[in-house]
Amino acid sequence: MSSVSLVASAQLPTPWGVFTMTGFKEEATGKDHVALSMGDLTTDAPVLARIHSECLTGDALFSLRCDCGFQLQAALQRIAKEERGVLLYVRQEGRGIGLLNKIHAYHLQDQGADTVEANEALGFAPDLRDYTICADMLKALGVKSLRLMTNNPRKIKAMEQFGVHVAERIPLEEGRNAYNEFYLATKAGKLGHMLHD
Ligand SMILES: Nc1nc2c(ncn2[C@@H]2O[C@H](COP(=O)(O)OP(=O)(O)OP(=O)(O)O)[C@@H](O)[C@H]2O)c(=O)[nH]1
Ligand SMILES: [Zn+2]
Repeated sequence: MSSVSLVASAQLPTPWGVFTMTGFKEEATGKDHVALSMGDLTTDAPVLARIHSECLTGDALFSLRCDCGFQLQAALQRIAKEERGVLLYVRQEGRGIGLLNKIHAYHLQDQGADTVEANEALGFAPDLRDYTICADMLKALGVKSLRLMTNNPRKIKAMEQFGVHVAERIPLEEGRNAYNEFYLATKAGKLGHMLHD
């Protein structure tokens, strides 16, 4: 059984092109998730894809603490340029701990903790995300294999584990700045992200 149900689709015009927006409901939690897609995803050619975890601060509020907003925009631009691909916008704010806990974590980081230490001080694992829903959203859209835009090896492993083949990884390094330098270094050093520098 699928962990999500496909609810509705509609057009979503953006500065880079017109996407199809498909809304999903997660059965276990009632949470809503969104896919933005372009072109025919059901053919055999691997689909350019991004699995984007919600980051209200970076995606909508222009935060420079992380790289999320920059990655979101770059991924949509790349998909639009190819006129084929899919971005999953998954409501796993703060790597699954939620917005308010992320603000608690940021407070600890303001006092010197890194992102992993802050999560642990709050009693959470460094990364609580479960990618089952992502694989099920892709399957519901008819996607069989991916060219996945990510620096996170756990996303690749999870897709393969849940039956979606990753034919290629495409690095997505965007928006490095003075405020997120330490955050990116911690991702590379403690979370295994494949980042240069
Ligand atoms: N708990 C916590 N979550 C954060 C923090 N900074 C960003 N996030 C969340 O991290 C998620 C994005 O994860 P990242 O580790 O930046 O990147 P990724 O998705 O694992 O990997 P990429 O595919 O390479 O982008 C979003 O849900 C953000 O809200 C933080 O300091 N603490
Ligand atoms: Zn972010």
